[in-house]
Amino acid sequence: MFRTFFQIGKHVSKHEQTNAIKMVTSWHVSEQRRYASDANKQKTMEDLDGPSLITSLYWLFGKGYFQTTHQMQIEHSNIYGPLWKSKYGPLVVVNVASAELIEQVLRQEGRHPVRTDMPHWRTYRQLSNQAYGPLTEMGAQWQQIRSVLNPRMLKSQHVSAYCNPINNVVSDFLEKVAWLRDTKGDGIMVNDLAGELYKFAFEGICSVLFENRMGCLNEEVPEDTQKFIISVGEMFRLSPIVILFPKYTWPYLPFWKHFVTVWDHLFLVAEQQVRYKMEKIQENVRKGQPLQGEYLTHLLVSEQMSVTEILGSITELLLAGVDTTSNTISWSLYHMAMEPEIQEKLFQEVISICPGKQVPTSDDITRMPWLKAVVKETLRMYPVVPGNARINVENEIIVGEHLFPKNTLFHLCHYAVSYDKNVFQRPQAFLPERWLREGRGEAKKIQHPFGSVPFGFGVRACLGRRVAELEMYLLLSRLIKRYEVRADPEGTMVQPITRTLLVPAAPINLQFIDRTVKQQEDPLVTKQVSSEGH
Ligand code: HEM
Repeated sequence: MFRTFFQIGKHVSKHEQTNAIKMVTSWHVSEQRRYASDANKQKTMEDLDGPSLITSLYWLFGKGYFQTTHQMQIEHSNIYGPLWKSKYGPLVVVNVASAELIEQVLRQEGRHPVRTDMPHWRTYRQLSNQAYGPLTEMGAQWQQIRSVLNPRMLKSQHVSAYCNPINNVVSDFLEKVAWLRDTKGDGIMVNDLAGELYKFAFEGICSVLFENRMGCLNEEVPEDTQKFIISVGEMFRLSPIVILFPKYTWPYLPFWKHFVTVWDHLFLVAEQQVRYKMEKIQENVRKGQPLQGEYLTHLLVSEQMSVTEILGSITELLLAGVDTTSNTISWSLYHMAMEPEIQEKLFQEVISICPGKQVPTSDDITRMPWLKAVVKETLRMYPVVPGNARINVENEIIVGEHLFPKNTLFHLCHYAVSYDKNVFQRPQAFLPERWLREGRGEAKKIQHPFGSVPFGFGVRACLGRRVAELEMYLLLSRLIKRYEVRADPEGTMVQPITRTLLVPAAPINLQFIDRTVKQQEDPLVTKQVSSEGH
């Protein structure tokens, strides 16, 4: 029914579409209820199957799924079907593992969608008198924050202005790759690519927010920034552990103090930047110089938020900007190293749009469909957020055949759906062509629009999406233009683990062959010959 509506909807405005969706949704709820009361068998949450708390703990710690909860989504949906209930510590969770049912939850998310109430993240802010940002705020205050933050993060004319600062960071990253290869990688290898890309991503998001260079791509990384990157990882690693325990036990947990310390450091680094920028602005005002500039200056000058509120938001933007883009780029390169024909197609696309020394702009990127397809396919196979969530705070809702009370916590099993063969043919294969308009006819037919939604959905969707895409597109296009990436001949398959976000379980090491010297001398061949000579 929704599909038919959207086909007709091509000719109506977005506002009309939204109203119509609301009408259709409420019609759906009342129709189902009428049917249910006729038959006197409305199913509720009580009728849902699923593992008990003990069984869940056994899966997590006995069977060892604690770091592979994304894989557990698949196992559990095979056992219980696309909708089941489970207990995670003190939380009761309704798991949703089909594209259709995920669509139903998201379309009924209300005006101020709530992801989860994030008590552990919010408690830190209460304890330290810090403000909530877009990730942690809720209700009308959340909407207010987004209305201030959205325009310069999501509107294309503003985002394309970030192309130059990001390209500068990409240039430095390419130099860093050359340096790493030459000094630490036998002239060919870059070890622990994800670790290097964390630094790129942090530098990239800082260039957008502050237009400041943090020195992450120097040979020696400043201690504070390195500590920030480690703190992001630690915070994500500890979050699912803390949340397993009831709130009153947190101060007594051995790792709670560490959790608080890493948050302290995240806020500290953001605060240094905010203070520095405020001084700069005051200096410019004193000198009568114009006050325009990057994101943070705009926030401070527009005075729509207090300095504490700006600090809360900047901290959350920084921490959301590190592990997300970096890991996606790592997986893309990892697959292209294993599948040279996919890489070659990207190389040909890039040099056809940007020949010679031309550096891609955001306009050029719009003419690189293969590049975008590679990133989409990477995010299907490695969704950075493998399981998202929603709480229906406004109304009770019907999902599938079940009626759920207000405030039910839904866990959206995006990873499981990404590998559902009813949605994606050959789900284990890396096939960027499935995202092209003229892509594989049959495969496209079954693809559901909610089969892969890596940046989330609706008004609560990712705030950094446009910046993240720009970073990934610029880095991948320029890296593949300069280097041919090859798999480590001694490497093994790298699997993902879940640490709140999906990350590689082991370092990704790849060979980088400089294309400019490749024609004259292939270092791989030279290396083999010389080692054979020994
Ligand atoms: C590959 C890169 C990224 C992916 C796949 C990604 C994915 C996501 C997802 C799935 C959500 C939840 C959306 C929802 O609940 O519907 C989200 C939220 C968010 N993301 Fe990203 N993200 C990425 C990069 C970034 C970057 C670079 C930033 C910062 C500039 C960022 C900032 C945020 C923020 C602030 C939120 C919370 C939005 C809100 O609750 O209102 N993300 N992201």
